[in-house]
Amino acid sequence: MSWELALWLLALCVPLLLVVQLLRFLRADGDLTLLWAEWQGRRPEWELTDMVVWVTGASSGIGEELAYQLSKLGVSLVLSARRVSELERVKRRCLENGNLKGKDILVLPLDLTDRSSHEVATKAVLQEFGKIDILVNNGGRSQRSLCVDTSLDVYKELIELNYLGTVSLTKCVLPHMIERKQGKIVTVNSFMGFMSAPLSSGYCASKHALRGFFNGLGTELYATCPGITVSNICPGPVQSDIVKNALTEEVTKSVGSSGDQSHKMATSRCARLMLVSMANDLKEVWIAEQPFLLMAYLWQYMPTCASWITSKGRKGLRTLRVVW
Ligand SMILES: NC(=O)c1ccc[n+]([C@@H]2O[C@H](COP(=O)([O-])OP(=O)(O)OC[C@H]3O[C@@H](n4cnc5c(N)ncnc54)[C@H](O)[C@@H]3O)[C@@H](O)[C@H]2O)c1
Repeated sequence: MSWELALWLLALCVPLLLVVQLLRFLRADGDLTLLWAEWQGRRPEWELTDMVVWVTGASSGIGEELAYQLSKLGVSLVLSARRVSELERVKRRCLENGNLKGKDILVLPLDLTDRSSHEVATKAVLQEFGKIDILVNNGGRSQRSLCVDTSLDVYKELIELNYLGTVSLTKCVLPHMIERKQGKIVTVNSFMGFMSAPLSSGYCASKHALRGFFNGLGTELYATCPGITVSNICPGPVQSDIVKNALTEEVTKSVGSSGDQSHKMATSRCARLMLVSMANDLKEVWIAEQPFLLMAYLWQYMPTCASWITSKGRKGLRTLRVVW
């Protein structure tokens, strides 16, 4: 083959490859590190077996689905949330569909806002299984109300639950992980932890605070106890009860219905990508379908432009009540 022809072929291939990569990126449902880890990295089926995993908010949505997928990996599971009957239901389904026996799953009722109970709950897990390998801080609530209409109590509740409750439980588990010099602290944050949307000012504040806290903790542990990894999982819209349970103008009022969820990512896909993240100790992952993932990149690189697109008039605001 002549040099000229080789050069022509190269000139043709490079743009073609770029177009293929662009198309792959446009179809992507996770950030590039996460997708690379899914393709080439360690598999959850090899890495997570025999671990003790404590999942908060395990009674519905992402936490529930994560419990089902974990139960197929042969881990020991601790299921926490407030409603025992729902947790028992999740336990039964884990036993029906997974590889676990009854003794491998502990149902441990826990209210994240009742911080005085967190130490006792941690001791109960250690008594049952002797160790905690992974803490999945998943429990939380969202918000759908304009700032101007929202009582300060709602802001307090969101910080108490999403931020302080999570920090409190983590602080109870941390000494045990430090003693063992290993562990994974996985926190289900949100796109709202690094970008923002209307009707969610209190939720965004609580998730931004969480991200700051866990990034700070992660750097401390990296220096002093590198066997413990800290991960922020940031999903975009995912099918769950999050909108139904979201707080509105008053603490006593929630949205009450989920609305159409067809545009949101399937809960099972989100949970799978979370497992990939855990198996590969990724520090922060973004999980969402398009166009939400593109918006996340836009918020990083063109925040003014992204902010303008996110808040496009009153009609947009009403739609966003159930979009995120
Ligand atoms: N679904 C989404 O679109 C989405 C997007 C980004 C982040 N998230 C985050 O994912 C996590 C799980 O939410 P989800 O989408 O599965 O919603 P969900 O409402 O289906 O599940 C929330 C879970 O948290 C529990 N919980 C609520 N208050 C609690 C309390 N005081 N104490 C203990 N547990 C409590 C609930 O019982 C439930 O088990 C949340 O932290 C949420 O912020 C969800």
